[in-house]
Amino acid sequence: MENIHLKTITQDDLGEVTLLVGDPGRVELISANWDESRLLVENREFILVSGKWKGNIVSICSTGIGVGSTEIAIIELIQSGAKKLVRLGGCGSWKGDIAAGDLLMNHAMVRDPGMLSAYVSDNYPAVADVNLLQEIKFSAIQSGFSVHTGIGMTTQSYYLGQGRVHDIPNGPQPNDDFMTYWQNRNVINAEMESAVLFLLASIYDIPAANCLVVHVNRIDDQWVPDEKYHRYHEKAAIAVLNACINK
Ligand SMILES: O=P(O)(O)O[C@H]1O[C@H](CO)[C@@H](O)[C@H]1O
Ligand SMILES: O=c1cc[nH]c(=O)[nH]1
Repeated sequence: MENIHLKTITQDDLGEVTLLVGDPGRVELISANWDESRLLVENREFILVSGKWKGNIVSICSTGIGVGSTEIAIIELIQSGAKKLVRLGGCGSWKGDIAAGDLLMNHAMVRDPGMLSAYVSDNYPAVADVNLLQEIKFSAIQSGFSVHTGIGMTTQSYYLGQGRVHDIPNGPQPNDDFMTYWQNRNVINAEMESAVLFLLASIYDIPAANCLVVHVNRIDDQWVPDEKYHRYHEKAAIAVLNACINK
């Protein structure tokens, strides 16, 4: 089937694993460390590069932020032959002892009601491939990261939907109990794409996982400085690729 957004990929272009990043700028940051790289698509928020890592063909594609653009990227990548997908993204930690700069992997995501209900009803779980998760976790620990696992939350809204205040005059403000409710049920982080990946990959029956750099700890509002944040993404990408090609 011809792609509407990732127009210029062919069935032979994608490697053993395709990394998914929200930020288009992260594609160049990460693929610059590969032995070879080739730009395949540059359209709107979607930048797709394939190249070689330790002799193996691997790929990386940006999804943009949120459900809509991520659904497009994932559907078009899978119909172009993507075999394995790992979201290498950022998230906010909702737990005091998961620090900014740590790595976090989710085996399951809470999601907003109705998210992707065009594909499947809300009682279908948004879950990672457990074997892939374990392999990446092992590789990331070996590379020196503190790695946490647990249930996360994928939201459709960054501000109110993640319990942040905004300045809409007389607008709805976050309910103080929102984060507490989920923290009390051991939800450890929030971001905006992983559930889309987990749902679609499960429906297509291809392995998928996430590997998230904690950008901010929401308890103490500690952010990773930009330069360090980029270095952590580069290092996390290497750990993910090593896990995915050592098979
Ligand atoms: O850094 P990325 O991968 O985009 O991930 C996180 O950052 C964005 C919000 O700033 C959302 O996309 C969220 O999921
Ligand atoms: O708190 C955060 C940080 C990064 N990305 C999110 O979606 N939320």
